[in-house]
Amino acid sequence: MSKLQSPGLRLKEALQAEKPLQIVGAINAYTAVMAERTGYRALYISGAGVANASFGLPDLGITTLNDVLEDVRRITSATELPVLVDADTGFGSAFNIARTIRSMTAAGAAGVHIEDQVTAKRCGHRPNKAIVSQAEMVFRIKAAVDAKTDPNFIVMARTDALAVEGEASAIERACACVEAGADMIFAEAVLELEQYRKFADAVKVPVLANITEFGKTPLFTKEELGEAGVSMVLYPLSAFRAMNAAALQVYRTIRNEGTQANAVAAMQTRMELYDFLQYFDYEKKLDELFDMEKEEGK
Ligand SMILES: C[C@](O)(C(=O)O)[C@H](CC(=O)O)C(=O)O
Ligand SMILES: [Mg+2]
Repeated sequence: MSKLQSPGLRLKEALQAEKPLQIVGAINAYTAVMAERTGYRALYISGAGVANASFGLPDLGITTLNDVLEDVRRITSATELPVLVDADTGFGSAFNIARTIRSMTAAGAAGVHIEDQVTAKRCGHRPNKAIVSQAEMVFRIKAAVDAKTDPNFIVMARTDALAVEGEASAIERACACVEAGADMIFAEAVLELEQYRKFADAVKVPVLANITEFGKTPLFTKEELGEAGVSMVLYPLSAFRAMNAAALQVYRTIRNEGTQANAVAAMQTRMELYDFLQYFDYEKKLDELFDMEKEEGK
């Protein structure tokens, strides 16, 4: 897969190559490098992740388009993999959504998902979510699709309606979004495998299952999800949650014990870090350039 190809097309190719396609969240450029080297075919930039990790804020629609774009540029610069980006509610009305699509494309994203929550959104797995009307959601999707500058850029419609209005309404919304041009569907906070099957059969476009931890959806396996008709399995914050627990442990150890000695075993070594970053190739290049200078200076 060449980076010269459209990122949207690369995501579509990944979907062909792996069924269901596992998509992992990368909280920053370095974890994107590690995920790529581990063999994943697609990455995710989580809205919660940008808010939590980059700004120390909760996932309540506080971050802006530019906040997310900054992370998208950093991550797409560091990886060859196609990146799906969480665009929350699209960051405004029709013209703002158009700007979101154009800016995300320019930043190298393969696609975005836009959801039907109200602007003052919440995490999809928390209570008291509120959603806009189906007509308003269809309007969001139409605005997004109309703004595509790359026909392969992916507009994924996320519906949070299951928890608010129930299964029939959520499936109806998903179908209306596909009718409006959505390329894929993100069914949020699904409770049973059978519900994924119903979504997949009804929408006839690829369906994503969000297998986030400590949420409403059980930790279904990719085999179970594949059998239920799911095309993409998302692990948005798994590595981030583990990194946070590890960091906290290290901070506590150093504070309590006056040395990090007991925490070193849990750390990635300098050599492992350098290996992922191809540090030695860079160093060799620098040596070559430096030698050239010495030659020229003779
Ligand atoms: C997928 C999600 O939108 C995200 O921002 O990563 C979140 C994940 C989470 O809070 O666990 C969501 O499901 O709303
Ligand atoms: Mg989100």
